[in-house]
Amino acid sequence: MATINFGGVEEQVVTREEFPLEKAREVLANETIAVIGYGVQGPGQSLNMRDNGFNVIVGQRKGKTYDKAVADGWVPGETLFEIEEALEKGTIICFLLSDAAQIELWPTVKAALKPGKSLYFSHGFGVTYKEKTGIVPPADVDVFLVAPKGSGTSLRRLFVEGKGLNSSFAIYQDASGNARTKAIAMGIGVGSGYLFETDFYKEVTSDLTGERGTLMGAIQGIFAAQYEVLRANGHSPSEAFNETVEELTQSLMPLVAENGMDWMYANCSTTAQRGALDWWKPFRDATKPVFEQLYNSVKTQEQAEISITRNSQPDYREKLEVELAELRESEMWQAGKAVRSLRPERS
Ligand SMILES: NC(=O)C1=CN([C@@H]2O[C@H](COP(=O)(O)OP(=O)(O)OC[C@H]3O[C@@H](n4cnc5c(N)ncnc54)[C@H](O)[C@@H]3O)[C@@H](O)[C@H]2O)C=CC1
Ligand SMILES: CC(=O)[C@](C)(O)C(=O)O
Ligand SMILES: [Mg+2]
Ligand SMILES: [Mg+2]
Repeated sequence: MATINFGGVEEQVVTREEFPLEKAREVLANETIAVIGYGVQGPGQSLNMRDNGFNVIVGQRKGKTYDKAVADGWVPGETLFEIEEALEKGTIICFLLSDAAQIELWPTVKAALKPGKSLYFSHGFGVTYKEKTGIVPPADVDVFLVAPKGSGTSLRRLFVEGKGLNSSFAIYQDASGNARTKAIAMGIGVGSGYLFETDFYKEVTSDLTGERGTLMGAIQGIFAAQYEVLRANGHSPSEAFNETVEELTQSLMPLVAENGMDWMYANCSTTAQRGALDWWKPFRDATKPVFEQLYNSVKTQEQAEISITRNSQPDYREKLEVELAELRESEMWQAGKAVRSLRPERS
């Protein structure tokens, strides 16, 4: 573990320098890693591990995603199986179905968890909300998680570019005495940048907050609010979209990613800096009560309940698609589509 000072707080993290890929390969040399589910995290993690030289198989029910796995080079009967068969062959079971689907498949997974096997998650959800999910692992298996802090799509793209996403890891149950080393080796194997340690409860609580908050929910809400105000005051869609989204994603966020908020500010006009410095606190104060409400709703398990009930309905995919289409077809994102088509690199 390396001790790193995060803004005045010292934390222990695992880096690729101290836990190199060769070490991860050694730790997992005798394991068959079965990735169950080939949705978003499944492809990212399994392909990265395969390219990193691990012994990986995929378990996926037949259908469109199974065909995608074949197209990605997984070979039926050799490295690609029906879920039950992959569960049988795997020694580390990566449970990468959607959190709601994990409930339905749990009895099958549990039956395959022979003593000595490991159960791997990428979210603390199933185990933390065990009263709702029924996911209670047998005592004689290791249970741990590695949660990449980003989409499986980015996990794969960054890996291909020689970069990586950071991940958290956590141990829920250490039956073998070696769970921690295995978890870290998996974290390195899936292509993480650095790994920070957490527990299942903290992982799911922060993750549900983040995705409902600044990462996905709040950001769309703030975009929509500003766009609507600009449009109501006679600005064109082109102007409103550029001043709300395009400039942020194309110009300013890359600067924040590179060197922090003050660096982005420093690369803007003094006029902009004056305004931004005056306005960020009112925005913080206006939204903080909503974030507190959100955190509380996660803590009371209301968010877990909603997620399970809504995503367990047989027609949940169709219903999600209707809501996604509503976003896609809104004027703001239709304007965005036109703006994207005009990016110079695309013409
Ligand atoms: N999407 C992401 O990038 C991230 C996901 N995670 C976590 O990783 C885990 C996997 O999430 P995703 O990749 O988003 O999952 P997903 O929603 O893409 O679904 C994964 C797979 O589940 C299969 N599936 C769905 N219902 C099924 C059922 N009843 N029986 C059998 N298979 C079924 C689908 O065919 C699909 O291959 C979750 O715990 C999630 O919270 C963590 C970090 C980011
Ligand atoms: C991509 C990610 O880490 C999220 C937003 O938490 C998720 O997809 O659940
Ligand atoms: Mg999440
Ligand atoms: Mg997340």
